[in-house]
Amino acid sequence: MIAIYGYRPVQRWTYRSIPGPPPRWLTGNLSEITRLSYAMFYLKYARKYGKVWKVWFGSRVVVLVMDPDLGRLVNRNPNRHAYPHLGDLKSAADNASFFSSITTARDHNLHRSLQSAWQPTLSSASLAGYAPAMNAAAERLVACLGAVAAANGETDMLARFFRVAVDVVGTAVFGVDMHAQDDDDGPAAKRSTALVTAMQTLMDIEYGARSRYLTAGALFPFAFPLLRALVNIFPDNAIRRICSSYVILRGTCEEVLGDIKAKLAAAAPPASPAAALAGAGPLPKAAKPKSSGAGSVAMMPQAAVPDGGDAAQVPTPPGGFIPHLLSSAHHAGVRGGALLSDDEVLQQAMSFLVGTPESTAAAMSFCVHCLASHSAAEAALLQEVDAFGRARVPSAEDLAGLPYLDAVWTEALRLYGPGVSILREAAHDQRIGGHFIPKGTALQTVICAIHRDPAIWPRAGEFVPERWLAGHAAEVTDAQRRAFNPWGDGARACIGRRFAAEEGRIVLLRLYQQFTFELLPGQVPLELWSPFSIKPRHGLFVRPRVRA
Ligand code: HEM
Repeated sequence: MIAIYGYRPVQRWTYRSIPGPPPRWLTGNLSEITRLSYAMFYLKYARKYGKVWKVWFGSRVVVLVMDPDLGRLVNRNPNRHAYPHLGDLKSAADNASFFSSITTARDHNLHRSLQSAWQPTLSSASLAGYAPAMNAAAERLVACLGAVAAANGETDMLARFFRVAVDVVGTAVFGVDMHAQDDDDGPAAKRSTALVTAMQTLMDIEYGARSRYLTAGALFPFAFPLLRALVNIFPDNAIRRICSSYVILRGTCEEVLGDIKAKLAAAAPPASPAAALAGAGPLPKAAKPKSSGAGSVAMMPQAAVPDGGDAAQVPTPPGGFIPHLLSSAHHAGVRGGALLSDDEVLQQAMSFLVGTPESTAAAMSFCVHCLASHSAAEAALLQEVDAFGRARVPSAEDLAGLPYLDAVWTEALRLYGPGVSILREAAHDQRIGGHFIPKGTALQTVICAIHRDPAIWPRAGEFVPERWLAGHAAEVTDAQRRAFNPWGDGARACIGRRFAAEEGRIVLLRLYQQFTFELLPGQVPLELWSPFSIKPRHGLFVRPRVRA
């Protein structure tokens, strides 16, 4: 039985028309995926098996789509496919709260309800208010780099950007100073270092599947109840580290939530919790979220996808995310339209804190890498920065007047977009690229392969920011624009895209007002790695040079 199970004859038969790298007995393609990291594995075979091919994550088949048009069919499925995850291995009670976060919610209606709760915080009106916090975090970075440059030292920009992004989430979103960039030995700095390490551990180990339990879960999904019991009795090192990191992350968010609730309780009867906390004037009454309607598990049209959330135009003041969530209600069909529970609010806060700095930091690092290795692009950017003003502090609106900076950001996202793929679960039986895909199949539109496909992009592997400049000879075509999808697509597309773009561009602008960067030996070509999102494998090591 074990021998037959390892060959998975039923699944092989079901997906027989779809090509792919030959699977090994029992482990499928898992060992090669783990060795290369999954984005690198996809890129290795991207053009060998055509537009639709399959891989075996242990006993699970995942169908990969390498074509933007076919990808749109995949992305219309409303739910994200979930791999075996720490959340799966935890007790039923913990599971319930783990899957209450916007990123992990499996129920379509719950997800839409949470999406509505997040949207105001990421609307244009709210984003404009975050620029001062982003500038402040950038100024701390400039000060740190000034000290490094004065000593002719070198530094890891990936690690620095990660800390910038943590500080931005702290001040812009939670309204607290995370002290992530403090480089003294004080208690605040120690706590922030513990938090940063915990966040990185969670992203690296959990998704890198270095725990034997997670690997076993991928090979024997039916054994989850047994694994769940074993994991608590005989945790391996990876599980121990994941759990202690989770405790630190949760503890930080619980503390923030507790402080905010105490301040709200102490405030005089507020016009709205967010306004009371931020000391702002009364906010307009929150827009009542639209009901998703009972039983609307059907596929969601792409038009309904938020692009960062302007559906509800009520601005959240800086630091107002949690107070806003505390006063947000679910859609009528979800949990009886009740207010979000404290635990749901906590899960959203944890999601924001753990999920967003990694990809934003990676995107900023890739921009620095591309500029440092392309002197013409760097010179063009410096010219734009100088015309803007070397000492001028940018607002969110100013960014619209910096097209080359935007082109650098966008082209770096094309070449090195941290989001590897768009994960979906087939909501019903369907055909993709002529292949039959049964309901429940894990599907992925592989963004990194589409973004580097020479059939779509001229000079696909080169960094050419000019292709994003309006009117330039190299300007992208409509088809190329449609193939560009670093934020995902469909109902579960990235809700923080504009937040990330604002932060990334403000920080880069502030850096290039003061510095250029020299890559240390070994940084070209950059080794990529994707335990979760794509990032430089060993960091990005540079020597900052103060501009004359
Ligand atoms: C450069 C930085 C970022 C990149 C490349 C990125 C990319 C992505 C991608 C590819 C997805 C999956 C989309 C899909 O399945 O269709 C995603 C989801 C998500 N992103 Fe981002 N993201 C970035 C930064 C951020 C930031 C700063 C935030 C927070 C404000 C954020 C919040 C989210 C959330 C909440 C989801 C899950 C959405 C859902 O399931 O409905 N992201 N992101």
